[in-house]
Amino acid sequence: MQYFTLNDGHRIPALGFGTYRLNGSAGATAVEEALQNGYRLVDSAAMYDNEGAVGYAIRHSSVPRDQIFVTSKLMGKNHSYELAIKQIQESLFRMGLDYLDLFLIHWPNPKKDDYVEAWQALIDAQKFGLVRSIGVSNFEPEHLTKVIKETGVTPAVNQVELHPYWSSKETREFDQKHGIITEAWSPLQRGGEAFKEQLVKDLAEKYHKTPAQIILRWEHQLDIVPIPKASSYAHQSSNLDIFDFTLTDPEVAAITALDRADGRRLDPAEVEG
Ligand SMILES: NC(=O)C1=CN([C@@H]2O[C@H](COP(=O)(O)OP(=O)(O)OC[C@H]3O[C@@H](n4cnc5c(N)ncnc54)[C@H](OP(=O)(O)O)[C@@H]3O)[C@@H](O)[C@H]2O)C=CC1
Ligand SMILES: O=C(O)C(=O)[C@@H](O)[C@H](O)C(=O)CO
Repeated sequence: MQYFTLNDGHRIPALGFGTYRLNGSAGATAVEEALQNGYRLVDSAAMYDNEGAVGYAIRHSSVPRDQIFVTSKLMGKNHSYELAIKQIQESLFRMGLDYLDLFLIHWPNPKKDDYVEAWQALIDAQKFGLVRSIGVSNFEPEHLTKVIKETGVTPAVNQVELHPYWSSKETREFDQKHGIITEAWSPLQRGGEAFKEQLVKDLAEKYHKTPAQIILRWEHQLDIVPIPKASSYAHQSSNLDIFDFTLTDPEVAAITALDRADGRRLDPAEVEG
């Protein structure tokens, strides 16, 4: 596994495993298999109702805890300082872990406008040793600017929607300029239309790879950390196999040009999550 270094000095795996809709014992099995397959980053959230299953898989894995980068996220209803600290304690308890590697504010909920208070709680949770690194998710440049200006602490990670139809250019560039690692959620556009793009199919044929591998490699070459979810062992393992080929710069630019004005599924200005 390759790694990037975060702005707080910790390391993050260059590719992770998404767990949305992996619940209960089947979810735990999928996470255990992903760890066996070689994944070292597991992305969960209180909203997914699977912190128990994810924690179980991590605790029962033959991979040592200190080699696994575990993420969870704060729910929108818990943005007040006190509720945020309580949720982090509860997330740790459900997972059966002593610390999390990364904890994110899941959505900014800008209409409620309480994300700076939530961010202050994450800053303190890091000081208390509950979490190693702290970051945000679905934050646009205006939200990032506000938390940085009001607390002086820059998030280590911003996890956003990012795939060939929505390359999050403005946010990616802001993140890069401020030393924030961008993670891509729905990096495979949930196995949707992007797989059928002629460009993606042609590149898959050229490099003897699958459309999913071409898209994940494109994200890797943009210095993004994709976190694909896959319930099947076959998809899990092929999604990891992207480190033995390189797209040319024009090929990277051509995939980036598939971006569409209506390519985004969820707008952070509207979602209350
Ligand atoms: N911060 C946020 O707001 C959000 C975070 N996330 C995080 O990002 C993760 C990934 O995003 P997600 O929305 O799940 O979507 P993904 O883009 O990861 O796509 C997952 C879908 O693609 C299929 N798939 C996976 N690999 C392949 C492959 N090689 N070939 C064909 N199909 C494949 C999976 O099928 P199968 O399972 O059958 O293998 C599944 O249906 C989530 O699980 C979650 O952890 C997601 C959304 C929002
Ligand atoms: O999966 C997540 O992290 C979410 O934030 C959800 O909103 C999810 O992606 C979803 O699709 C809800 O429709």
